[in-house]
Amino acid sequence: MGWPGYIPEDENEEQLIRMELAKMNLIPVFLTAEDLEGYYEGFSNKVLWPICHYRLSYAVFEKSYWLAYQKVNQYFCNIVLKQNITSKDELRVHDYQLMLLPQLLRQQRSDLTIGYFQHIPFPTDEIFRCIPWRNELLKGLLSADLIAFHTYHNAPNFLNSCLNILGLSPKNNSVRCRDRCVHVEVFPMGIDFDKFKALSCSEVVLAKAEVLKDQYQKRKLILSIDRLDSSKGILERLSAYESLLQQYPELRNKVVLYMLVVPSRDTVTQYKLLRGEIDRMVGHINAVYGSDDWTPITYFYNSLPVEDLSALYIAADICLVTSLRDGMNLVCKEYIASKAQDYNGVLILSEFAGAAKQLSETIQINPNAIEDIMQAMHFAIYMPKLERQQRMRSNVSMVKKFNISHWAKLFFARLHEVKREQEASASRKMQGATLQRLIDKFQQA
Ligand SMILES: Nc1ncnc2c1ncn2[C@@H]1O[C@H](COP(=O)(O)OP(=O)(O)O)[C@@H](O)[C@H]1O
Ligand SMILES: O=P(O)(O)OC[C@@H](CO)O[C@H]1O[C@H](CO)[C@@H](O)[C@H](O)[C@H]1O
Repeated sequence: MGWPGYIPEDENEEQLIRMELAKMNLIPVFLTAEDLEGYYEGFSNKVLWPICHYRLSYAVFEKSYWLAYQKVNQYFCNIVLKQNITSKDELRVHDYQLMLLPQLLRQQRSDLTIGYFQHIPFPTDEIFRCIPWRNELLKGLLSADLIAFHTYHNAPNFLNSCLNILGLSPKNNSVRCRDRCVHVEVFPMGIDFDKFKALSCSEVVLAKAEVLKDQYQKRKLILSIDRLDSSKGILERLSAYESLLQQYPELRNKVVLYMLVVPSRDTVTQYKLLRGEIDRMVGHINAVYGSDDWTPITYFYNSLPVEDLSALYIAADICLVTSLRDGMNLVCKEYIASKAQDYNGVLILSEFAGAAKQLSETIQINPNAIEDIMQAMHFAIYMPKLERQQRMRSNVSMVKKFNISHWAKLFFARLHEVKREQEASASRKMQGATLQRLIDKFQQA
C-alpha cells in the first residue's frame, strides 16, 4: 500500500489506477493536493527529513504540517484496517512518513504484529528533541514490535531518545513500553545484485557504455548520481572538483565529472534554491576551466531508464558519493554490482553514508573536508590497476552477499520470531493469571 505519486483528475481515473495496481497486488492511498502540501512537502520534507539528516536550521516547525501528518497517518490506518487482516498477518511499515501508523493500528488492533523500517538516519536525541512533537512521534513508533534501521549507530540514537525524552529504560536492544517489549535492531539493506550484474553484461547496455567511452575518449570519467537533495553533498563535491582542477592543472582535459541529478521535491523552497546553486557552480567551473575541446562537467537534471544508468556505471572509472548524511545509499552498491565483470573501478564514499560501514575497501572521505575529497579523487585517478581490482573484488563480494533478498529474509524472519516470542509471553501471562486466581481462591477457602 502506498501513495501512487499522482492525484487523479476524477473518480474514473481513480478507479482505473486502483484496477491497474490491483493487478500487482498493490493498493493505492490517494491524497489531495492539500494533504500533500502539509504532510509530504511540509512535515515529511521540512521537519523529519532535515532533522534526521542533522540539518536543524532547515527545519520548519509549522503546526499545520503536524496536523496534516496526523491526518494522513490516520487515513493510511483506516485503509489498512479495511483489508481483511488477521492476527496471523505481519504488517511492515516503511519509513519516516508513517511514524504514527504503528500506534494508530495498535489502538484498534492489539493482536497485530508490526515491523517498522526507517530508511533514513535516526539522529541523536539532542537533535530529535528539537521537534515540538517528539513525544508523539516516539510513542507512535513504540507501538511497533520491531523497529529497524540500516546501520548500527541509529539504534542507540533511537533508544537514547526513548530514555532521555520519554524517560523509558531501554535494555540492550529493546525497550519496554507499557506491557510490551519493543525490539530495536539493524538490517543493512542491499540491492538486487543479480539484476545489476546481468544488466552490465547485456548487449544493449554494453553498446551504450561504448558510446560513452568514445565520447570521453581516454579521459577519466568520475560519476556522481543522486537525487536533488542537500543531504547528498552536491555543492561540496563541486567545490572539491574545482579544487582538483586548480591544484592539479595537469589534470585539465584529462578528467570529466559526469553529474546526474534526479529531480526531487522541487516544490520545496530549499530544493529549488539548491538547484539554482548547482546550476551556478557548474556554469562557473565549465566557464573558468573549460576549453574548446573539453567541458569539465557534464551535468544532467533528469531521470534515466535503468539501462542508461547501468551504462554509466560501466563507463565510469570512479564513482563519487559525498553524502553529508545518507541512511544507506544504494547508488554506490549499484556501481559496485556493475563492476562484477572486470572489477575495474574505484569508489569514493562518504563516511556518513550507511553503506560506508559495510564497504571497507572504498576510499572513505569526510564530505565536509573539501581538501580530502579532492585528494581522494587524485588518489583514485592514479590508483594502480591491481589495487583497484583487489579493492573492488572485496566490495563486490559484500554487495553480492548482503543483497536485497538477504535483507528481506533477515528482517521478515526476525519479525516472525518477535511475533512468536510475544505469543509465548502472552500465553505465559495468561497461565500466570490463571494460577494466581487459583491461589487466591485457595487462600480464601
Ligand atoms: N537519474 C536517475 N534516473 C533513474 N533512477 C535514478 C537516477 N539516479 C538515481 N536513481 C536511482 O535512485 C536510487 C537512489 O537511492 P539511494 O542512493 O539509496 O538514495 P535516495 O533513496 O536517498 O535517493 C537508486 O536506486 C538509483 O538507481
Ligand atoms: O520518498 P523519498 O524521496 O523520501 O525516498 C528516499 C528514500 C527512498 O529511496 O531514500 C532512503 O532510502 C534508501 C533505501 O533504503 C537509502 O539508501 C537512502 O539513504 C535513504 O535516503
